[in-house]
Amino acid sequence: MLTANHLSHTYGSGAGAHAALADIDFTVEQGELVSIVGPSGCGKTTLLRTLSGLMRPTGGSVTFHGDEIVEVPTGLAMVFQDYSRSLYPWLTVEDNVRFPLRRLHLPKEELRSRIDEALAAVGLTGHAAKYPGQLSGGMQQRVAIARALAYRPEILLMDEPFASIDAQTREDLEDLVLEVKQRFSMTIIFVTHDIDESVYLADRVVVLSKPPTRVVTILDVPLPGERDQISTKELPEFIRLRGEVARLIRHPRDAQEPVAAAAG
Ligand SMILES: Nc1ncnc2c1ncn2[C@@H]1O[C@H](COP(=O)(O)OP(=O)(O)OP(=O)(O)O)[C@@H](O)[C@H]1O
Repeated sequence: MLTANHLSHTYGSGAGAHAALADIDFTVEQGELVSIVGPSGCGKTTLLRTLSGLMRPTGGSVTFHGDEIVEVPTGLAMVFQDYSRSLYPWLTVEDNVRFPLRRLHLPKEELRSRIDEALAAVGLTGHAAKYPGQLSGGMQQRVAIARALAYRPEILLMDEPFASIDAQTREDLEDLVLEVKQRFSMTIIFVTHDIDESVYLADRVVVLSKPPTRVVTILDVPLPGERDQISTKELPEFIRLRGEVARLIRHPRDAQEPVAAAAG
């Protein structure tokens, strides 16, 4: 569905050039949740921006259904870490969710039902008329998720969306992501620096090296589809995977196999 082909990106040029991404190859298939982890500053945000079409890579390409991405495709939505900057503070919750839907020119009734359904899915039905400033951080990030859901993207890109949210709310939001993935058969790319989160949410984990960044390996996550914050994290397989991701981030040369270029 979405493929990075020899994707590279260098900021600046000459003596001041910084090779953020060296050579990235992977494919995300329909209905998968792929998490992306790596050491701090390895270029996760740069990767997500190039995958989304927000930024053109300096080398290689990204294809979506086989077509090269040159701008943000209609079927793609993003949720950013900084919810306070991604929501419009002067619009109500409902109007924030409505805003990107203008692009779709939907009939009035469908617009209404999409907004209602998205707000219900994130548990914010009773808060539609409030403004972002009247909500907690976790609730604001729910609004950003509702906005993406109402848009019904084919693929959702999430850039460390829960990094600045307290641990308990974060777990609730992780479960919300799993629930909406299931319910809307959504394809999701989830960037995080949290190893537990990367394993808990994913069908596959892409582990990146430090810059110039490459894919160290792509791990399958053979955990049960139904996940639970306590029992899933107690499973020996979860503990093994968590350890493996942590080791590969620290010691990328321990990767068992050469980088897998395609989906598992
Ligand atoms: N606009 C820019 N100009 C120059 N260098 C940049 C620019 N944006 C990012 N970089 C550099 O590219 C590298 C990768 O940055 P990026 O933000 O993509 O990493 P990250 O993995 O998301 O970081 P973090 O782990 O801190 O969230 C960093 O060294 C950063 O300083």
